[in-house]
Amino acid sequence: MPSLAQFNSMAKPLPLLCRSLKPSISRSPGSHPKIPPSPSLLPCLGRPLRSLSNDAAPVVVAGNDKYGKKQVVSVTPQLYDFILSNVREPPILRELREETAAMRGSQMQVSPDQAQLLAMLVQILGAQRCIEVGVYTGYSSLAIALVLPESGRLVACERDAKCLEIAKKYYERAGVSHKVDVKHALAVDSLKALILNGEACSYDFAFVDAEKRMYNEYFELLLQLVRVGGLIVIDNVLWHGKVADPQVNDPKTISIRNFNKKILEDERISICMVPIGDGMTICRKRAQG
Ligand SMILES: C[S@@+](CC[C@H](N)C(=O)[O-])C[C@H]1O[C@@H](n2cnc3c(N)ncnc32)[C@H](O)[C@@H]1O
Repeated sequence: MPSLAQFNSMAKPLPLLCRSLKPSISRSPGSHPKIPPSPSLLPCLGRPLRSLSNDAAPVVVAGNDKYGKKQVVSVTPQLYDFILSNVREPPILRELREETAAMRGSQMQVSPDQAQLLAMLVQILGAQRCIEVGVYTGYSSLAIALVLPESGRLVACERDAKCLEIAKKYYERAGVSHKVDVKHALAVDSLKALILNGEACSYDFAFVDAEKRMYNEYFELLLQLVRVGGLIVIDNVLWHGKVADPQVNDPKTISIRNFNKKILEDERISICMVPIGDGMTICRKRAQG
């Protein structure tokens, strides 16, 4: 594991950094578990990037004239720690994160800054009706449920019963169980059932964080369920940076790459890709002209 100084010296030849930096972060006890600095967070915009400043400052300039000489911040371990130290994580979410940290698959959980963004979007929308696809132990769903009004409802879709037991325990402890409608089934089946139940165009917000090769199916079903002006947020759109590397062509990477291309061209939505965590794209459903 490189020290911060080593990390930054590695960071100087940025084309090399973009290809060689494997996720690795020093984790002090009690520090946040998810999303080490990823190559995906580095601005690999075409030609070489150059460091603007000294070793401690993670500011680089894109060397591609097409994008102008943009200053882009690369997320070093030090900067990521700073970002997380500026997250207001409710104690109950922290407890859930810490309980989950020892479990298999804990790296799947969204990071505290991602959860905060989801909660912020739900609040900005004034959302009443939400859907989550991929609950795991409930971190992101709890973050959403905590900010929903008392009359709000979150449909939480998950296929794994053991994970759901933990999620339900935390919904109880947080006093939000009455807002969460857990669907223990394959997510596609749960979403189709909502449509058959006449719930199309009735949801304000959806978050997608389950099987990567199913993203297109989830998206098409959710686009039916979300109202005009509602949001669909997709996680892992940068897929550890692999989407930007033409030499990586495993099925999940190809699937996410194709999905990103599809929604970029999809006139039914407005989109915004945000390099937070493993990358999230926020899609807003447009009125059909
Ligand atoms: C990345 S994790 C979700 C993490 C969660 N959003 C959080 O922040 O803690 C993905 C979850 O999706 C679930 N999953 C995968 N495929 C699914 C499917 N077809 N239907 C329902 N759940 C699925 C997995 O069991 C896993 O718990």
